[in-house]
Amino acid sequence: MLRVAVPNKGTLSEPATEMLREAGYRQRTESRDLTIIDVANDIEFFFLRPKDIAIYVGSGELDLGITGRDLAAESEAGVREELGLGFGYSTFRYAAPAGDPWDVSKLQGIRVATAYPRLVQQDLAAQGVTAEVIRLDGAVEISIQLGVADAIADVVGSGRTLRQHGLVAFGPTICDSEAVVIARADTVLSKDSQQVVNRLQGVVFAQQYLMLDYDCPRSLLEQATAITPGLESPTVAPLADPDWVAVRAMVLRKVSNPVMDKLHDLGAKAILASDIRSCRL
Ligand SMILES: Nc1ncnc2c1ncn2[C@@H]1O[C@H](COP(=O)(O)OP(=O)(O)OP(=O)(O)O)[C@@H](O)[C@H]1O
Ligand SMILES: O=P(O)(O)OC[C@H]1O[C@H](OP(=O)(O)OP(=O)(O)O)[C@H](O)[C@@H]1O
Ligand SMILES: [Mg+2]
Repeated sequence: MLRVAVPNKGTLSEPATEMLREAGYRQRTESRDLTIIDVANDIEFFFLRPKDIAIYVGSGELDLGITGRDLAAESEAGVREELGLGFGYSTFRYAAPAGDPWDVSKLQGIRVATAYPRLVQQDLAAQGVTAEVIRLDGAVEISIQLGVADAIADVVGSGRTLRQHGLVAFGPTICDSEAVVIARADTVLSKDSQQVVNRLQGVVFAQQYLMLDYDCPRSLLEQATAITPGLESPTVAPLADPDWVAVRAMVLRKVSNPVMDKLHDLGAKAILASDIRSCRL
């Protein structure tokens, strides 16, 4: 039976569970449950702290896990990223009180609080800076105000928490993160593990793409398919009127409106966008 780790709390927990459900896997209904067996798919899911997941997967106890890229890097647990899941986007940044012009060299000799001490030590070393890294578990943004640090390195999502505490981010991004599927670095994925990754990939693609259908004068087909090249190549079907064709192509959801505008301006008609539930490419 395959053993898969899912975040039990925090930002990634709900979307990870939702995505697994969408991929056809049984998930817990009781938030205190730590395991659940999906008999139909022969998988046991373990609901663990997101920070610990890379440790279980890196040690080989569990086959796959969903966690944050930043947490996986911090764990130094010997895991490999199999798939980005398209949620839990964040950056990991240095930040300090607004007003002063900060840069990384100014961290020399001062106190930097963080819940990700290894990432920070590594980054400081790479930048040739020596600072005192203060390890905290969370709510790091308040630590300067409370006098235990002079600067911080923390996860930034919307940036609201930094602003609320009068802090500004500075320096290059230490880590660009999103939720990822991880496996042990030194092993080849089993067929069963690969199937889980493929199913999740299908859901990620389905969330990122729309299916676009439109009718187009045959004379404009080349220009229209240049606007919607699809993944491989668009489907083109004849219509009853020999001067017109029907075109079907996948387009990235985030550009679908400008793409539809361009098709409309070109002379395409009956332009329809529909959701894709899941897919295998
Ligand atoms: N505000 C946010 N926006 C986007 N991603 C976030 C945000 N906060 C945390 N994350 C991401 O979620 C992952 C886990 O962080 P999270 O804060 O959920 O767990 P935790 O700090 O271990 O748990 P908790 O906050 O419950 O103590 C990390 O990869 C992090 O980058
Ligand atoms: O940029 P924002 O959208 O404001 O989000 C960033 C905040 O969210 C996370 O905190 P979380 O809620 O996980 O609490 P924690 O600090 O206790 O982990 C992160 O550690 C930041 O504090
Ligand atoms: Mg947190």
